[in-house]
Amino acid sequence: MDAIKGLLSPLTSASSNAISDTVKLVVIGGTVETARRMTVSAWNGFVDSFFLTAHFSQEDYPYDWLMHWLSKQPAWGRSREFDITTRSLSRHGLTQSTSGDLEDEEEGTDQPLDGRRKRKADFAPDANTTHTIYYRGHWLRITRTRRTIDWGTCSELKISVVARNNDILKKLVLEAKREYEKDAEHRVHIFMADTSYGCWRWNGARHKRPMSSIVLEPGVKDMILADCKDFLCSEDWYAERGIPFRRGYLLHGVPGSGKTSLIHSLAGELGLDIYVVSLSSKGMSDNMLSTLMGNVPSRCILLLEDLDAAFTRGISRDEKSTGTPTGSSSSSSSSSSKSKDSDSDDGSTLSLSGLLNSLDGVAAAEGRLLFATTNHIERLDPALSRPGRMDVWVNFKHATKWQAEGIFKCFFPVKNSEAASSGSDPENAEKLAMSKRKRSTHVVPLLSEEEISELSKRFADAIPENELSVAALQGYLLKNKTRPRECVDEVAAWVISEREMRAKLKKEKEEV
Ligand SMILES: Nc1ncnc2c1ncn2[C@@H]1O[C@H](COP(=O)(O)OP(=O)(O)OP(=O)(O)O)[C@@H](O)[C@H]1O
Repeated sequence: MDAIKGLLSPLTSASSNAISDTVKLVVIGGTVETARRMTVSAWNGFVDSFFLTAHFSQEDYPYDWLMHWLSKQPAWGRSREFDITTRSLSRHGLTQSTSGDLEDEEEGTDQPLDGRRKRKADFAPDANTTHTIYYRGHWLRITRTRRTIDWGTCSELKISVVARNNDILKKLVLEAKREYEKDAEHRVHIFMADTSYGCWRWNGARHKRPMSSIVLEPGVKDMILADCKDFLCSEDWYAERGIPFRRGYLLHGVPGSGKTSLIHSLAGELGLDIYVVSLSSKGMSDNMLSTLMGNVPSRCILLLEDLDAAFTRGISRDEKSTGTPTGSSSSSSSSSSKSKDSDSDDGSTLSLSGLLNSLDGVAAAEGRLLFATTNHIERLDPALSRPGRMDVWVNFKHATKWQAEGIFKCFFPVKNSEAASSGSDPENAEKLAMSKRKRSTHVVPLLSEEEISELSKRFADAIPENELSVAALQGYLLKNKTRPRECVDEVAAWVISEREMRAKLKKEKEEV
């Protein structure tokens, strides 16, 4: 018996040792884990009680300001995990590159090279990484996260800082806003209505188009610009009289006469974004339009393009609506039946009363400039174009001789103006002109002011009054952008060929 005990004793002492070791491990592990959890919760408690945290959603402007500001911070650019893209996916795309370009920077990015446009790659720190940036005596902890929403993913910025109050965050947002606006000074942001989700989608930022490049009859541009400026600073005036603070402009006339170009140019001049909605787009309905209108910011240009297309394609005419026309009922009722047929095709159930309610109902944003364009004003319902909805009407016609002369001058640089921009030294002027011409892919001969003036007059003489669109003249000048003299010599022949082509197209259309 003793012999058996002797044999088993090492085993029992070994198993009791193993059990006690296991218990020790469990106790130590549990203690460590509890300590870890306590530390984390203490840290979270510390963060909650001492850190101020602000959240910025991609759907709103402050996110763009901060992304733009961050893109200029070296710490943000030093991230070790990147998203690299050649596509500007959102508004902040304009300046988001953080650590340079894949191409040689000295050659300049986004410039055409041998006819090819160089692609610019943006480096954005990967989502879910936290960066610490020193700002005005405070350490900011910045995290970019992504969350899933109805129509895809949406980024969010979280900024935490140890501070007594939120002054530092206010300063940061203001500084970011100022810098963003300074950089965006030369661009106009375009947003398009997304009728699948009832939201606005950023569609790109375009360089501002100078007003001087739009050639309209004297006084027209100045009148519209002055009217817009006057409206934008008259909020109190409208409020005192109880008039809704909105203004509508109806630009109508022939295609290619500068309606859209003028709106883009005005947006640049007034520093406003453009929100474009096509009423005839698939899925457009009264509710959808009302939602979209409710989400338009107060200071912007709302552009309803090709208003007449909505009447012939998508819009349904509601007999009970206040806008039912009386005089033009025959043409409108035929378009009504046509449109009702098309409703079932493209899912568009927008009614005239729905459109009118969206334009001046409670959801319609105050302080917005509404621009509507149409090539067929006769198809518009009088209720839609009445004052209060469309306050200013501008008729865009075919090009006049005055416009032909103006557009010619816009195309060809004047030697003297180059000299003026480089001071009085003619050598410098020539160098500047040479470098400008080198940068361009084509060589434009520099002519004197007198010669340009004489050529533009001869060009205008050869253009028939009110027959061709400015877009057609621009097309001809584009083809001859390096041959100002030959362009004038050949313009009469071009006019004849244009007439022949249009007659042929008309005949073909009639035959069909
Ligand atoms: N008055 C103008 N001044 C300068 N450029 C013009 C003018 N009219 C047309 N153009 C040029 O013609 C092209 C077409 O112009 P735009 O799109 O503004 O015309 P539109 O009247 O809006 O045409 P549509 O009714 O077909 O939409 C643009 O490239 C623009 O530069």
